[in-house]
Amino acid sequence: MKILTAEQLSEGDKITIEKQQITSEELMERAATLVFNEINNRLQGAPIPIKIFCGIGNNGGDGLVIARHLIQHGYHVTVYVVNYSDKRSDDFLANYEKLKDVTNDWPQLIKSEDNFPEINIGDFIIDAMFGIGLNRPIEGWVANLVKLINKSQAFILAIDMPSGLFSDKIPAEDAAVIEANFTLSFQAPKLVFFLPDTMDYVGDLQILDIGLDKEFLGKLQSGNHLIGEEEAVSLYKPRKANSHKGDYGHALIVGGSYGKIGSVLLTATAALKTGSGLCSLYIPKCGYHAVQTGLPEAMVVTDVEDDLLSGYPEDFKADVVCFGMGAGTANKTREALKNMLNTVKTPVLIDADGLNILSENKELLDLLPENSVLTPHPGELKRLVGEWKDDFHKLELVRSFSKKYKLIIVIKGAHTFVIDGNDMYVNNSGNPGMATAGSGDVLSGVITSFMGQSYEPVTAAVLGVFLHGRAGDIAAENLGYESVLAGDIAKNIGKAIQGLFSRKLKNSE
Ligand SMILES: NC(=O)C1=CN([C@@H]2O[C@H](COP(=O)(O)OP(=O)(O)OC[C@H]3O[C@@H](n4cnc5c(N)ncnc54)[C@H](OP(=O)(O)O)[C@@H]3O)[C@@H](O)[C@H]2O)[C@@H](O)CC1
Ligand SMILES: [K+]
Repeated sequence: MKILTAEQLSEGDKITIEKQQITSEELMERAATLVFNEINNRLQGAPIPIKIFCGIGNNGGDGLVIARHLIQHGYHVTVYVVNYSDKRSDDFLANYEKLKDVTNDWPQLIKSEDNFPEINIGDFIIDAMFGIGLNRPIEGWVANLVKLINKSQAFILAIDMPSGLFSDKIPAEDAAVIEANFTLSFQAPKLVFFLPDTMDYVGDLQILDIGLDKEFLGKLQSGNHLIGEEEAVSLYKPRKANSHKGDYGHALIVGGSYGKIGSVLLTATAALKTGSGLCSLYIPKCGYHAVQTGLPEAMVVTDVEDDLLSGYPEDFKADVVCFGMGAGTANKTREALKNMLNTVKTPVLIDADGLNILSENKELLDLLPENSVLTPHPGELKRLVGEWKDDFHKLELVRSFSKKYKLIIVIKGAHTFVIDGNDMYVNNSGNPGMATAGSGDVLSGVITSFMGQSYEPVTAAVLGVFLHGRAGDIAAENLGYESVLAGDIAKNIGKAIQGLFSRKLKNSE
């Protein structure tokens, strides 16, 4: 699904009105009715106090339409008009009039702090103050109203955007922004819904297809994509009946040091669970028995050193190599990475200490084969690209780094981002239970495996990140967030892939 900006959506709005020969009021009715249906499905007529805070633009207009439908269905609704300006939009005014047909309770006007209503913890708040038309921070008494709503601990549903949130920049630290429990947003997700700086404002998210013109949306230049199951299914290639292990790649996992052999074991397990035909490990001698016992399916080659890596088996034939988990950053290990990069000419994956070595020896970046995949967490990323001011700045830095070295960067986080030059893929699977030791080692194994199975590196990264998250979701359903271990994520990769396989089968029927 494309991630769009406020400008793109407003343009889509205009083109849709032209092409479908409808009025903007009809489009508003369509969008807001979808919101009403969602609320009605969940509340099922519950007699809770619903307080709708409407702005005076079209986001407020949506709020008025929602209010009309809720009142018609017998809900207990109070409507407030947050009168931050006298420039009421036409569709707001039209729906303000229509409200008269269904109630004698006129909306209460809020013009200053004096008009603030009481908000109780059991209220259901609908935030329809500002949507994609926000063009400056919320100030004065309106900011105080936003803060009052946030403090109330009432359930807050935001319409289209939490009020105060811009679609293309990060609000200041003390800015007034609605902290929604749930956001129902129109047509396309906005990037701020997924950034660490702003995702907490959004709460749970659902995108409503309001039927904007498909041709316009299809042609829109947006390199930003949200990756959910549908997208992952389209990337996944099921196995052929007539195939053998040689068709699914030989992955070589290079890493580990004394006390950190578990990391490579997790990576190799994940690679095999993702379908690698063969998997070998190149590790220091101290890990030999642990790996041979822990993962009998894998083959092991050891370094001359006991406790760390110092070299690379230059004549080893592998389809893909990944380097770094548990490796440490000793001088000898830096030489090992250098040897590997001087030997391997196809895309590799670098993780963990491999990334730390690269940060300290930037000249090695030039040796990385084009389209290699780096999988930093935020700390590792900072060491690679430098400090950033906010998340948009971070994405800019990573984009230019990706272009400069022709690399694919996987920024790990609550929503993992895959950046390949101008293209950006935001993952939508996973859960907080996956914030656990070794989770990244498993991810490296999944992506490496797909790279070895002849997926394009960027596809391997995008699909790998999605499946890793899905496997974590399946693990969390069974175990609870706190008890998910990295090994549980690896164990559930099969079920996650099965899910894609079944969906693909269903799509083809
Ligand atoms: N596009 C679509 O597909 C569809 C969109 N729909 C809905 O329309 C919504 C967008 O509506 P909108 O354009 O009227 O803007 P909205 O967010 O209501 O803001 C109102 C006005 O507030 C003003 N203003 C801005 N910042 C301010 C501030 N800090 N403090 C004070 N004032 C401020 C600014 O006017 P200004 O004062 O700058 O002239 C602005 O115009 C969208 O989110 C969705 O809910 C659906 O109905 C149908 C399909
Ligand atoms: K809103």
